[in-house]
Amino acid sequence: MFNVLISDPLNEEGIEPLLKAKDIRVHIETGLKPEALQSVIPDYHALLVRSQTQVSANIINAGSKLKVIGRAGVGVDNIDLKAATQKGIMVLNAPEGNTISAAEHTFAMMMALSRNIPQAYKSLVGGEWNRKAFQGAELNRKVIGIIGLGRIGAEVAKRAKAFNMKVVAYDPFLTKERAEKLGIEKAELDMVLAAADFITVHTPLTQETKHLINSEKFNMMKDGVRIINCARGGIIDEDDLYHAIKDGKVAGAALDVFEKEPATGHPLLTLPQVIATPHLGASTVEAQKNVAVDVSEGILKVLHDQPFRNIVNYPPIPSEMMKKLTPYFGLCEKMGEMAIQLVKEKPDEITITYSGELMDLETTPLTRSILKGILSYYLSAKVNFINAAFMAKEHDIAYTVEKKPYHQSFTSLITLHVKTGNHERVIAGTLIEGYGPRIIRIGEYHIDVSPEGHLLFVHHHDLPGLIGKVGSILGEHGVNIATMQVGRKTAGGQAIMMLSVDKKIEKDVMERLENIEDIMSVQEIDL
Ligand SMILES: NC(=O)C1=CN([C@@H]2O[C@H](COP(=O)(O)OP(=O)(O)OC[C@H]3O[C@@H](n4cnc5c(N)ncnc54)[C@H](O)[C@@H]3O)[C@@H](O)[C@H]2O)C=CC1
Ligand SMILES: O=C(O)CCC(=O)C(=O)O
Repeated sequence: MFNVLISDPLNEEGIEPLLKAKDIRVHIETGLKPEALQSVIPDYHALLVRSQTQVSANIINAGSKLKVIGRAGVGVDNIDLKAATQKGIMVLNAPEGNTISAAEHTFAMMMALSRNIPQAYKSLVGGEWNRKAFQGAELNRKVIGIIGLGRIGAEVAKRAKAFNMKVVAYDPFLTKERAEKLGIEKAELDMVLAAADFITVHTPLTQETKHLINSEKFNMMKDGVRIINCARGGIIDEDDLYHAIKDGKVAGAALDVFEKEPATGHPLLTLPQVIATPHLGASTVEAQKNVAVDVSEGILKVLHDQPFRNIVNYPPIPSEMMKKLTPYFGLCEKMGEMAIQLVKEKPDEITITYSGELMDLETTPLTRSILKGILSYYLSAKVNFINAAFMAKEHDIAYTVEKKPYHQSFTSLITLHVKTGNHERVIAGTLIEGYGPRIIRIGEYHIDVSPEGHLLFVHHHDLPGLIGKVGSILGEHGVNIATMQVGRKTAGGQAIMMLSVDKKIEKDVMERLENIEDIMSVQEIDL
């Protein structure tokens, strides 16, 4: 049974997937104070929020059972992502469900701003019939500058084109092809700012976008420009915006979001040129249902160990790519586990080389699986693919990834090189059709071993009778040998044996094996 806490108001129909699941107990309690949330969170496996609940590091660290935090919406700035990543807690969002609502709200705000609708309404209900004070401006043939052309920015662009506006956009990830396809112009930020009559921002709030629009940028704009922010408070410097309006540079601003919310009593709200809504971009029946369904389904999948998408604290991998990677996960984790048992001390440096068909794939998930295999051996703290990279860094384990175009004998090959203060080990593995994961090399020795169960790795001199001695000792202690692989560099030189045995080998048996003359080392590997 999994316990899920919903701590912000969510669309009831949208959370049905959770309510209907037989092994999920849902508790809805909104408006919890931070201390109260911190004291109840240890009981929960999943936390589902909208934007009100501040999921701080304290709350995350108190969530001893917490596996996933779901955000019904796009922005995750109310969740301490770093703390969640460090603890290996997945953060999921629902980025698509409210795109149209946010784009429509942006458009509604731009139109209301250009025609002074809120101001005129206020005046009329206040008993005035003032037609002179509220002359507006058309959108037709005006230039709209869009900063951030992701999901919402692109939908705003489409609507602006329908209004016969010229669309100029800045987004470092916007390609020329995509701009052409949308029928818009791609330009650098300063050029967009200089050209636009209306400027609307649609980026996330990041270190880079914080105060992206400030007094220096206002100075680059046309006189009488109008500003819209339905993305995140803080992208526009609010003090600088206040002064730019007061100075007459900016004709008006439409704001749905503020640096500090609720923004009641904000100085910008005292200006007649400013219209505002209390963060309503996603507040439609449709959007709220969509995001609640998406995030509820995501949480169910995480709890049921099924493939899921929209993980915020993990690089996005397209599902087609994921299908190609999935068969390698087991091999990678086992390679990590094997390597750490062979070196038996903290690695200082790890080098992973992907070759053959893996060369062109996004191998981050495989690297994380290898790191997980290595780190789990020594670290009692939970290591998973969310926090594996962080954990490696925290323990001063440097890792590098290399790609090589092909390997003459295998369609794909993963080579793992682990370096410690005293040892260096290289193991290589592949997937063989019909046989699954195989370890095909340890150091300079070529072998063919399935990475599973109890393995015994013996390094010895290549002399007659040695295999028999090992077999006899194991037999005397009732240890059955399932498979055996031998490898050598030159006849009579050094050699290895890799045995897979049916049970764990006792310490005294290991000692007897180690004492055989001409055996340099014996290592047990449990996979
Ligand atoms: N007011 C509301 O209720 C809502 C607000 N939002 C907010 O709207 C914003 C956009 O959301 P989506 O379009 O879904 O996100 P998205 O991730 O699809 O698009 C964001 C775009 O911003 C671009 N970007 C990032 N840094 C940039 C920079 N320095 N300069 C220019 N472009 C940059 C990215 O390349 C990306 O294309 C987010 O902040 C989100 O939280 C989203 C939904 C509702
Ligand atoms: O949950 C909400 O209403 C806010 C939506 C939002 O800002 C987002 O999805 O980023």
